[in-house]
Amino acid sequence: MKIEHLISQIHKKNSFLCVGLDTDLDKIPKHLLSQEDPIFAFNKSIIDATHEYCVAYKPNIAFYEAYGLEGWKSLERTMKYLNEHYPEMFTIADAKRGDIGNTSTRYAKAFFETLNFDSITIAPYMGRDSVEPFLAFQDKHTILLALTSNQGAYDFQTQKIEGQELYKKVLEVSKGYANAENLMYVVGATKAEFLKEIREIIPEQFLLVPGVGAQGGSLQEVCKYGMASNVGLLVNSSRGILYASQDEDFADNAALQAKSIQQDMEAELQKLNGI
Ligand SMILES: O=c1ccn([C@@H]2O[C@H](COP(=O)(O)O)[C@@H](O)[C@H]2O)c(=O)[nH]1
Repeated sequence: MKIEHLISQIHKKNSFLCVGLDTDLDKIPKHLLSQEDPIFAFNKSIIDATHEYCVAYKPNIAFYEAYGLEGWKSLERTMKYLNEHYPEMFTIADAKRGDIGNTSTRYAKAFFETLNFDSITIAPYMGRDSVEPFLAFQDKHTILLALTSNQGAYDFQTQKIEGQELYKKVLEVSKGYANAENLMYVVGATKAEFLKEIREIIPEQFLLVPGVGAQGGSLQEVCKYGMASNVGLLVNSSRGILYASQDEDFADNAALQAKSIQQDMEAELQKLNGI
């Protein structure tokens, strides 16, 4: 998907919400467990209920790999369903991959071609030759982990090397990679106060921002410091939407949660547009 298409969807829907599909058989409503593919049945209901309030879906691959071959089939069915019924949706494989170039190319083929995701999250630790194979795919997007939402982010990401924090080095250095226009970055909503300085390095690049909802990050703070003239934000919520109810009314409650976030986003977009 071209970035212009994503931006036009954001303005059309007044939303930059990404719904995280972190589907956990221990948390989905019990009545779905008798279905042939309970993970897909849950995802389909969530997608049908929330699609009007969001512009992206982000399956976290761990939740599918945890169930082996059956989990992978559920992921394939979910992607096929999204591509056939909601082709306008931006899709993110939250896989956090990255390896020597030869191997990264295979990961890129798996997620961009076989599963037809629009984007994938990548750990930057192995450097340029581990990231550029993903960037070589046209109209596909590589989302580098910059400053993550968890507490452990302070172990390495905020430590200084030669006077500069590691996450800033990731931003600066990756700007020089081949096809860097295909880069986006992960910045946790729990680190909103860092976004002002991040925007000085990457003023317009899109950010995937997880950590509102269950992790306690503030949408308003993220927008205050991180919104760019092209919006430049995809804010994710997974558990806060998926498990708003664990009863038969789960999809309706997921829709209510997604709608509530979308309405807050609409108010933020009105500020951007000076309304
Ligand atoms: O820094 C990061 C990077 C990725 N994530 C992922 O996002 C979702 C968040 O789920 P919630 O239930 O809304 O907390 C999940 O898939 C994480 O693995 C992140 O949280 N922080």
